[in-house]
Amino acid sequence: MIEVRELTKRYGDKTVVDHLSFTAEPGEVTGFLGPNGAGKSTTMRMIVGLDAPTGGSATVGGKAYAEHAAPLQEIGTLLEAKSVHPGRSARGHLMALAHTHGIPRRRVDEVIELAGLTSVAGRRVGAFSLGMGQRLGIAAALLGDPAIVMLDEPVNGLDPEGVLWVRTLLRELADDGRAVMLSSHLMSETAMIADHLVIIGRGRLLADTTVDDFTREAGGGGVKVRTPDVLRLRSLLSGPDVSITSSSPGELLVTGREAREIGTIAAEHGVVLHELTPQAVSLEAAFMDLTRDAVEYRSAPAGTERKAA
Ligand SMILES: Nc1ncnc2c1ncn2[C@@H]1O[C@H](COP(=O)(O)OP(=O)(O)OP(=O)(O)O)[C@@H](O)[C@H]1O
Repeated sequence: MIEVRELTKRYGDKTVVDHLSFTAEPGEVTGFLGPNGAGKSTTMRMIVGLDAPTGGSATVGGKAYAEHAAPLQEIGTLLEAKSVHPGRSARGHLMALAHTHGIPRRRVDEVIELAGLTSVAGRRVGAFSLGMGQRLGIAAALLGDPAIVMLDEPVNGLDPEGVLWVRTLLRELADDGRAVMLSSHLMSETAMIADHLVIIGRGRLLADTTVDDFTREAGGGGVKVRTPDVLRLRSLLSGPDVSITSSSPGELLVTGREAREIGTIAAEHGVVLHELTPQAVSLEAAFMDLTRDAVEYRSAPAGTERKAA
């Protein structure tokens, strides 16, 4: 488990992490979300002792990172600023790490295979694509078979197959009982991976919730339905907690009923559906709503970046 209590970091007179408290529990994937500059990397760096907190504490498995005799076996991390010697092969890099941490050689081959790097394990890391570098970083994080895995933007630079691989891998790691934490600034991507969400803005906690609750509150279960029989479907779906609006002919936005329920009712009454789409996009909108006041950089109308007031 990762436990963060009242964690605070100041650089000069700027507070970048502000009395932040949350936990990342075993058996769960915790999505750590926030806009650019929210303080995610700084928090993660403090968790593994790379930055010293100005106040508060962070523990992994009940102790400060530095107090662990074999930290790589306790927590595996992928942080953005990783230093890999470009002249070394992927296998050479992992071997060196394993050697200095008393990890057996066969574990290196295991993580190479797990990360899908077998065919390029002998290649110089300097020639790796961004995606291959991410896979190598994840392989290194798993080297010590840690109880806790913490990854900063792990899907950055990965192609769709790579994103799916990360998603499946993190799910498996959590299902095995590990505490998994990943940072991202992409709400919809994170919602597909995580169980638990910790959302921050300007270093402060904005929400500590589950993906299910966030989704329910964000979308209210909105489902877009297209049918040639709008009037009939409307009357079949109506009910006390159901709201149905129509933005164009043949199209309804239904809240208060799930897609599965709508599909079943339509089928039972022989109503043809041309589309049945849960409105996942509202997740991103809810995230932007929540973090609006906490965005440090946003596009000005002319497209130039400026500091928000
Ligand atoms: N060493 C430092 N000195 C001064 N300010 C810093 C330092 N490191 C980070 N910051 C500032 O702290 C704030 C938080 O940065 P951090 O990298 O933790 O955010 P983040 O949420 O990880 O952002 P991103 O999604 O862009 O990676 C930023 O305003 C950044 O400029």
